[in-house]
Amino acid sequence: MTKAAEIDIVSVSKIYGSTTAVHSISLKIPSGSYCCFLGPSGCGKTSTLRMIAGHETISSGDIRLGNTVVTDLPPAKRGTAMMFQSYALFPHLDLIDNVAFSLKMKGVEKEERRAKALEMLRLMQMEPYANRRPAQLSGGQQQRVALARALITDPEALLLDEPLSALDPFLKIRMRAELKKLQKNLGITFVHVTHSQEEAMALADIIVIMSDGRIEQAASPREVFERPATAFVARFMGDHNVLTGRVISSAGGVLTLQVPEGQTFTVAGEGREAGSPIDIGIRTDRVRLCEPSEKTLGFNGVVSNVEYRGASVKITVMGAGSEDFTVIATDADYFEKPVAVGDAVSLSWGLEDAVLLGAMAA
Ligand SMILES: Nc1ncnc2c1ncn2[C@@H]1O[C@H](COP(=O)(O)OP(=O)(O)OP(=O)(O)O)[C@@H](O)[C@H]1O
Repeated sequence: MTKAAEIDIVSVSKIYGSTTAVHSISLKIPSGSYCCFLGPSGCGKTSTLRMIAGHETISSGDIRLGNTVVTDLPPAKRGTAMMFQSYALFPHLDLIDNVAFSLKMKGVEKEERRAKALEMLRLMQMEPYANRRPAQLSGGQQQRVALARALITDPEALLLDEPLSALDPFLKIRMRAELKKLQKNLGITFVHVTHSQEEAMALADIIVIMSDGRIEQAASPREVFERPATAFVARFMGDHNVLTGRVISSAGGVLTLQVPEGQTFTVAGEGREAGSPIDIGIRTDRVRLCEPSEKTLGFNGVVSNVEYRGASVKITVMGAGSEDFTVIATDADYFEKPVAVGDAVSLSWGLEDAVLLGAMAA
């Protein structure tokens, strides 16, 4: 079970009546990778997954799996398998019959399908429970059975719709590690839909961030974190502050911009005309608090909130047109020079800690 397929999504749209849920998206998911679709509710993640699976028709565009165009193929003929959020196990069947179900539908002999089901249950460490029914299992165990049932067809790609959402927080983290290990061991392509930034960062080789039926960015977790492509990504991932301003000048690969309240900033970038609007993202963990008199790359503001988090402290600052500019300080840095609500502070960061957001981001 080592075959893996590249998934090529070419100008795919999904239209339900008058709602366009997916707007002509294109994406290549490399074979054998772990891909997470991430985005707020209603952004089109599930519709995209269901179109890959064949559970939803494609309004326009094509999907290729390996060398095969699967656009018009039924789910069972695509080489994909889907694991549903609710696991969709049959309550009246034992685990062997649950797992063997799709082989039964294909007309595989009883002995052969039961042997294969047992093998899949063994892979998921569920063989000792083979004769139980789903209701006699914990949530994590049910999930393993659902995985065994999806994997029994030897898919080239496994599609997972919010697979961890039914689990409690502790189990979620454990099953997350198991999913990743399973994907690496099997070597097949996994496509996983989630609401959780943390889950996507922990699991994915490639994160696809969607908003309003479009792909905002598709990149490795590190690239998404270090170079968010758009203001939406920077805000949604939560590790960056977004400041909006206007370009004053551009010289030598450095843009100078002005934000509301008259303060100026610089950011690496070029090709923007004076006067054009601009968004920049500044990493929350790279902003330092300093004396208001220091000459800094940053701005002056007033502390509006301080939250202690143990290893770090979250400080919220108002200024430069932002009501909630976030600074994440290590506990050591913070307690060396604590600040309180109402204090005037000066914020500073390095040129490399600010990224240009939007279509012009290099
Ligand atoms: N069967 C349908 N009929 C009409 N509209 C639909 C249908 N399914 C989804 N939509 C709409 O399409 C859009 C995208 O839905 P989709 O389920 O793909 O989003 P999602 O990102 O997976 O959301 P969630 O995280 O809440 O599951 C939404 O506006 C939704 O209301």
